Amino acid sequence: MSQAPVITVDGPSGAGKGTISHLLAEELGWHFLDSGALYRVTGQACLIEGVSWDDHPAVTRVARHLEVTFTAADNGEILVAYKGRDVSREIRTEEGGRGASTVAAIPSVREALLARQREFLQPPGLVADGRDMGTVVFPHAPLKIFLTASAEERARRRFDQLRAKGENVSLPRLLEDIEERDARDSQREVAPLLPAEDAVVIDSTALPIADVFAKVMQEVSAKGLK
Ligand SMILES: Nc1ncnc2c1ncn2[C@@H]1O[C@H](COP(=O)(O)OP(=O)(O)OP(=O)(O)O)[C@@H](O)[C@H]1O
Ligand SMILES: Nc1ccn([C@@H]2O[C@H](COP(=O)(O)O)[C@@H](O)[C@H]2O)c(=O)n1
Repeated sequence: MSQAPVITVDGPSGAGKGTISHLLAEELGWHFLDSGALYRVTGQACLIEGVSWDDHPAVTRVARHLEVTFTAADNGEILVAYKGRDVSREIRTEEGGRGASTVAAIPSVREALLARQREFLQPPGLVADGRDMGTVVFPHAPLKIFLTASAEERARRRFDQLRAKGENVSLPRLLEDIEERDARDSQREVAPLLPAEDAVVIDSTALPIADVFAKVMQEVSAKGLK
């Protein structure tokens, strides 16, 4: 594995991992891994290929041969394509999240995506966003952040985010989805959602993004990573 440093940012859905990881990667000039996108594309690829999320051997084959590309658009958004087809919008829906957490509970799918995630670790460094970045994928990371917030606050954030995109969503339904996904992610047998023993836990329920980022940067400085 590369000697480049990695900072892991794990936590439940809507805790602000993507937001903080992007800011951090930009501040440090490091690469960024959105590991959730790999699980989301796997779920979406199954829909495209007509593979049921319950057919574990077939889902594993899809994950092993996943033809996925990430391209930065002019507006800074990351475009995600499966076999050259833009799936950026579909993978970000609540159904995309459900598919991702369903296929992510299959141990052989996680195994199939492990090496691919580690390939993102290149100089000068990597910020890795996910659920098991600090526990499984990069257990030797010098800094591990576990970002959390109450389920109600996370559902509210998701509600505002989806409404801003023009989607017609219901807050109680989003809360139900988030609680279901938390339960599935935390109770699965392999790589359950848990803070690593040496993770710094930050509860962002009552903290604005700027304050969360400032706390993370304090940890980065304390570890001599900047
Ligand atoms: N501390 C915060 N206070 C208020 N809103 C926040 C905070 N952090 C993130 N948000 C907002 O919450 C929404 C979800 O954030 P984000 O996508 O970063 O979460 P996530 O943990 O990466 O979720 P997922 O794992 O589902 O991708 C975004 O609209 C983001 O702007
Ligand atoms: N390291 C990871 C990352 C994600 N997952 C699963 O994918 C779902 C979607 O992830 P997002 O970060 O894009 O919301 C998530 O609910 C997990 O089930 C994972 O298992 N491991």
